[in-house]
Amino acid sequence: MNLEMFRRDGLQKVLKSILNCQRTGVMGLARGILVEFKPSASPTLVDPVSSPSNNNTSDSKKKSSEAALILVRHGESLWNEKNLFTGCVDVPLTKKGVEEAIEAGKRISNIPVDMIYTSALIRAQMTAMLAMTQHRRKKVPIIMHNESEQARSWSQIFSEDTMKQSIPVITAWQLNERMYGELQGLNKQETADRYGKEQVHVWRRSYDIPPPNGESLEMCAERAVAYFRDQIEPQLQAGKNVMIAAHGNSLRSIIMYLDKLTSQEVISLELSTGIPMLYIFKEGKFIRRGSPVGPTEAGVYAYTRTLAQYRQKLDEMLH
Ligand SMILES: O=C(O)[C@H](O)COP(=O)(O)O
Repeated sequence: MNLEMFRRDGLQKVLKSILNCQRTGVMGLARGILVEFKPSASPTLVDPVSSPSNNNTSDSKKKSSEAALILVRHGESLWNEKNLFTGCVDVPLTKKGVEEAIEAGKRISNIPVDMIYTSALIRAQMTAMLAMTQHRRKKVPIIMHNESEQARSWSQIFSEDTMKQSIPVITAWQLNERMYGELQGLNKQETADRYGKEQVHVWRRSYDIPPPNGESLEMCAERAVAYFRDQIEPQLQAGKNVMIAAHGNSLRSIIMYLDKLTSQEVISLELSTGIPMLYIFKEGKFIRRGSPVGPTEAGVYAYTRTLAQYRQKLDEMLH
């Protein structure tokens, strides 16, 4: 097997020819340097530390009894700082937003993360990457590129060990902030002066009334919650610990689903930038274990036994 074969036949074909040569022991070589990706799914990574029961291969197939779900709104963005309606405009974090993302990482540094989902917008992706610089497990978050066959094949990783030290990051437009239509780029105060405070409050915080040519929270929920249910919840059911870095409204709609809030209750839900929230997914149910109201270590996470065991294994592994 040589580089020419890779160039000519592409990785998948070469891998298949290797896997068919089991008797020659090439299989061992294959396992050593190649990790086959299934185009539809992200690579499955199981962190031997993340689920205490996963201390041997036979256990690694067992679904763990619970999984952690971390939600975090992006840190302050440059347009948050200017008090502009942002929506789906793709602006980066401010220096303060960077600091908030790093602080968020400190708060989740002892909580297992096997997969990360972000929106397609840079402020959410920056928040996730910066937060993970603080994680004690020191795994490397890697943005998966599945937008084309070439993107997939050119971003492949050829080492199983390296894969085990990585966390797949899946970006999804469905997790984007609600599209604020003709308000995007307008100053929130000027908009209130122009259209009236009450009208702006209706556009910002009603459930089913969209801003001019924009999305209502209900419309945002239709895409964000559908994506959560179809793509993220199955990973939690498989025992994967997940972090979602997204936006004020796309996360409000997901929390409405998790906490079974009514359209009236969700109106008063506000999320601070860069404050992580923790849920435990257990037996098909979501239990909130921390609130953005109490941004202190104790206030945000009431540890479960599994999380305490994970932290203990981290302590052992790192000392
Ligand atoms: O998109 C924006 O302007 C903010 O991220 C959220 O705005 P809102 O708090 O007014 O919904």
